[in-house]
Amino acid sequence: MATRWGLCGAGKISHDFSVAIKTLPPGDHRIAVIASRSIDRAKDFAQKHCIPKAYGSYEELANNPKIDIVYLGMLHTEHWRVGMLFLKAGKNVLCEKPFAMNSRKVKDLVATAKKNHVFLMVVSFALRTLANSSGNLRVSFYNLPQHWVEELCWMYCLQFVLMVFNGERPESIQATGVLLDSGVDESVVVTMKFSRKRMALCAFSIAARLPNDAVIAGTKGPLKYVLGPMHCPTKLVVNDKETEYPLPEPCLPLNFTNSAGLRYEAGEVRQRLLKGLKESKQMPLADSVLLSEIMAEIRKQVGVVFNQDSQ
Ligand SMILES: NC(=O)C1=CN([C@@H]2O[C@H](COP(=O)(O)OP(=O)(O)OC[C@H]3O[C@@H](n4cnc5c(N)ncnc54)[C@H](OP(=O)(O)O)[C@@H]3O)[C@@H](O)[C@H]2O)C=CC1
Ligand SMILES: O=C1OC[C@@H](O)[C@@H](O)[C@@H]1O
Repeated sequence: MATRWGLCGAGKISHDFSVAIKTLPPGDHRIAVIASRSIDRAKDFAQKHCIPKAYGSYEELANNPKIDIVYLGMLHTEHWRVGMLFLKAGKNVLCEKPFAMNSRKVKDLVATAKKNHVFLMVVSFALRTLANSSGNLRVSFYNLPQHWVEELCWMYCLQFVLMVFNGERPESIQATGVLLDSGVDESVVVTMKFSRKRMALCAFSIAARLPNDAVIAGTKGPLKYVLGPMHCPTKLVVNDKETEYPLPEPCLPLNFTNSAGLRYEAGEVRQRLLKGLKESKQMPLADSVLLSEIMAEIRKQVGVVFNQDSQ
């Protein structure tokens, strides 16, 4: 039986997620509902994406018993509030990144999912096996180009670091940054030290035009590259050999680069739900909590404060 999805928020990423799901076998996934704060937007979205049901509120979706999983595609400032609505309603949830605006709210979501015995996962990508071919891993470099920092897109680099270091908590985190007058981080450089003399270096900037690669270097030499865009890669270079992982053609134009790759998250969710499991093996909840704690430490060191920190 197909996994029945409810999409929450009729915005750009929900559009792309809907298109990505359509690249999967129709017998495995079906989008049953789109819920928006506006019934007109929901109906427009439903018509464009051939979704049978449109709701003018998130609550209607939360009350629909015939949904297997809800995809939270709303603005990240709403992930915690709306996520709690669905988790308390007993719904399984796949949440867009970032999980929530700070660590406390991430931990709220995780605790509520466990209390209600429902599945919870944040969107991510997985390249765990890549690191194991690097010999004794020593250093990894990550950088993101401009304009993503304000959407907590640094998390892509940090998510990658946790994958490469298998969810290990760093022994130390050193962050240096410069802020805009608005308090938004303009550029941040982070070094993290892990066990066995291993290091990670990350650079994010909305001022400097950085490449968007991730590099893994081990004692056995040649660098392993995740060729940019590293947050949605389709090419890896391992031992100087480039391998491409082409994405299927989307049925509609996409808003974001390679977001047909969101199909992999949907596939991971289905596999986990079919086994009755409550979290992803590729992006475990413990990693999501650790990621939020690392981001909190970086924000503290560079002086970035969100309104949600005092709510
Ligand atoms: N994984 C990835 O590659 C990407 C992830 N993202 C993430 O997806 C999320 C949404 O981004 P994107 O689709 O670009 O944003 P959009 O502005 O296109 O859509 C956000 C949607 O959130 C809903 N919403 C709920 N509350 C509010 C509010 N107070 N103000 C504004 N919108 C609200 C609206 O849906 P409605 O009114 O219909 O209810 C709106 O359409 C973000 O968290 C972003 O980080 C974005 C791009 C790529
Ligand atoms: O998560 C994201 O992916 C990369 C960019 O598209 C950014 O705007 C978005 O939030």
